[in-house]
Amino acid sequence: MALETIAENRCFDGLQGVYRHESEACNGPMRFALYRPPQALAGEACPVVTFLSGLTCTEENFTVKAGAQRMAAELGLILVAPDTSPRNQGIAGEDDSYDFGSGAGFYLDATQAPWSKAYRMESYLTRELPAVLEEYFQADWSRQGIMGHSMGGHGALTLHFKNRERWQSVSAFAPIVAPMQVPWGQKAFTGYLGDDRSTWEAYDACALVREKPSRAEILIDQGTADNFLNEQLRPELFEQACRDTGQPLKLRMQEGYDHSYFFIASFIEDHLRHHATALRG
Ligand SMILES: N[C@@H](CCC(=O)N[C@@H](CSC=O)C(=O)NCC(=O)O)C(=O)O
Repeated sequence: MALETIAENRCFDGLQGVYRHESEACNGPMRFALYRPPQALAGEACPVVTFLSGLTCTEENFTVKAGAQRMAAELGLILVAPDTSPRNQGIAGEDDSYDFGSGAGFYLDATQAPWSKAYRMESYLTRELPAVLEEYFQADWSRQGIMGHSMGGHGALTLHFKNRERWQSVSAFAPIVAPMQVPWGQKAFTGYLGDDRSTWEAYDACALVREKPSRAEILIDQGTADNFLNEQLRPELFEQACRDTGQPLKLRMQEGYDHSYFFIASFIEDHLRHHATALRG
């Protein structure tokens, strides 16, 4: 599969790139950002951490706002930041709302027409993107972690539970943990998966942890001044599910922090250290 380089910039003696390739799962071109630390440029097989962004984001938000590269360079971590949905599918309503359609792929495989022709982010992230990455970049693909923010936190948790051999470490900033019980998730799942709620459970972190907890300790940071905390995020539901099933969880309520990338930038170092420690070879 061909890979097109959109941009490459030197950053903390590593290289921040943005790339594009054709995606069958997403029915068109997809972009991703990838940071290679100096160790990787020198030929070392470095571990890889994927960051999944939230509603309205592209591969750019994390790359330019989180300030992750300095610590990734120090720790020798490769960072991958995919886009959050397919783009330009010509589906009616695709660009009409911030929480459904473009920029809101919810890291699942849609089963409902017309979305099912392209909105297949789970297949994209578990099959197609890994094949592209492994073809074009040197890394230690046996050591990988996943993290994300909000909708991306939901993606990181659910993809970890369903692919724990691939992504051995996991963390999240202000994740949607119980999409079946909150308006963002209910809207997305109805549109992408249909009315049969039994099909939703495969994409609900609370349901997945109750089905089979993982051995990894999950790090979650959540701001107490986050506007979405009580209606959309509800970390207490995941905390209870983890307690009930013995899932190791470090949930940190961060006083006064909101939902923004200023919050992410404030704690990204802890998250990268969490992954580096868990993935140490
Ligand atoms: N109504 C707002 C909501 C968009 C928003 O807050 N997006 C967050 C993620 S929310 C959960 O997935 C985000 O990361 N925004 C991008 C950023 O750079 O801050 C709106 O439409 O703005």
